[in-house]
Amino acid sequence: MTKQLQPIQQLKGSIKVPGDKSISHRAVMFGSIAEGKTTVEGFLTGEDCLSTISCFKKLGVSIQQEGENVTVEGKGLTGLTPSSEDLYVGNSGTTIRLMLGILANTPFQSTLTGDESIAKRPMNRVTKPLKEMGAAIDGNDAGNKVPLHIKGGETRGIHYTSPIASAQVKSAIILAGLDGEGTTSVKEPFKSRDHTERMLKAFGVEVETDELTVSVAGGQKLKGTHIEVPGDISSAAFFLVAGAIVPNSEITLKKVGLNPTRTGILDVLKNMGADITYQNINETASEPFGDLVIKSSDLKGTVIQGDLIPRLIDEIPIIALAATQAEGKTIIKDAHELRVKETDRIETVVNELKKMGADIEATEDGMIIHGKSSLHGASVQSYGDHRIGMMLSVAACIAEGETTLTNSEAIAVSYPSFFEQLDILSK
Ligand SMILES: O=C(O)C1=C[C@@H](OP(=O)(O)O)[C@@H](O)[C@H](O)C1
Ligand SMILES: C=C(OP(=O)(O)O)C(=O)O
Repeated sequence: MTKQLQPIQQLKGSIKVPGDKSISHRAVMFGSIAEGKTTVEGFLTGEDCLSTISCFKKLGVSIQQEGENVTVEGKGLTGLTPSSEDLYVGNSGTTIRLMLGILANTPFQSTLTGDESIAKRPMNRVTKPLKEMGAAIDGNDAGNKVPLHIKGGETRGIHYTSPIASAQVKSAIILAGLDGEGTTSVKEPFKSRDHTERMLKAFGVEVETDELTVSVAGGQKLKGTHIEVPGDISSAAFFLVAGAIVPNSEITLKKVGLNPTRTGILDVLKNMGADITYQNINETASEPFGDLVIKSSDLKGTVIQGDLIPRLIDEIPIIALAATQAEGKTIIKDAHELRVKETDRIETVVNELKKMGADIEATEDGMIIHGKSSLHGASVQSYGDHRIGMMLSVAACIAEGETTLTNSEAIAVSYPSFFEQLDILSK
């Protein structure tokens, strides 16, 4: 699909961004391996989370989804049944990596596949430790790429030091450890998002966390529960930046998840001079949330690196756009992980923003941006990456002239109502 996008004078009003993608995936997965019923409210109906529902249905779980309400009839940790078809994860890295951890506990063979983007993404970060735990896994590129075949059943705990800060790696290993023999622990170089730890506790599992290490004892059971999903801060990020850079704007974003392992974008925008205020701070059973109000303001360049990176990894494309509108230089480093997301997000961000007139260059592990640049409309593409598509749509709001965005349909992966909500705010 191709979209013609026009500049926007101002953005005003209030919206509720859709449910958090990471939390929605986990609610369905943990509900599937719990005993008893799990109900989910505020579920993200984006394509990635629908892929998770479809895979767990194929594994014999009864799941009813009506819009943002989902009911899962849990089968217990060892109650999943073999699928007669391949488990197709679409575009979703979280689905395939966490599901591999769960399937390490099932004594039958499963085959996992995905779309063209998934076919390029590395899986050995998960398959290597899962093999050490006793799962039999093979696939393309010696088990690094889909299609992957996994047969599990008898896992034993490991103490794993992960070379990367990745919640997908941490979660896969912890999930595999739940039915394993002994204790399993994962240590990371920096703290990644902790939704798995928080939600497992809500399902009655004992999880120990100590700074950079998470551990679980094997042989624990999950008990079905109710999960309320807050709004996704990674989706809110597009409107936080839009509100900051489109002149005369004021946007209220309601019930946005404010888990500290995800709020790096708020720290960075504030540091750049953004005008953001918090209201109605509250908590679900396991996650904090609140309303965010953003008004347009002048921005200045900043440096983003180190332990901040995992706290805003998915927001770097939209932060790069904010940096093009900031006075001075912005440096983003230690973000090598961007090269193995839905696209190589260092290349795709730099290529497309350059076409619109940005002064931006790629580095090995990040980018350097000089602001402030006047952007102009251009013919750009998402490369099938939802976050690139949304970043370019926000860029089009401040560009002079018309922008043509191809492959805009990719946005439905995480934010099906994105253009509708942009329309509401621009009226
Ligand atoms: O665990 C999760 O839900 C996610 C973890 C992150 O990936 P990594 O674990 O690869 O850093 C993030 O980029 C992804 O969008 C969602
Ligand atoms: C990287 C992302 O997701 P995943 O790894 O689940 O495909 C994302 O949503 O930006």
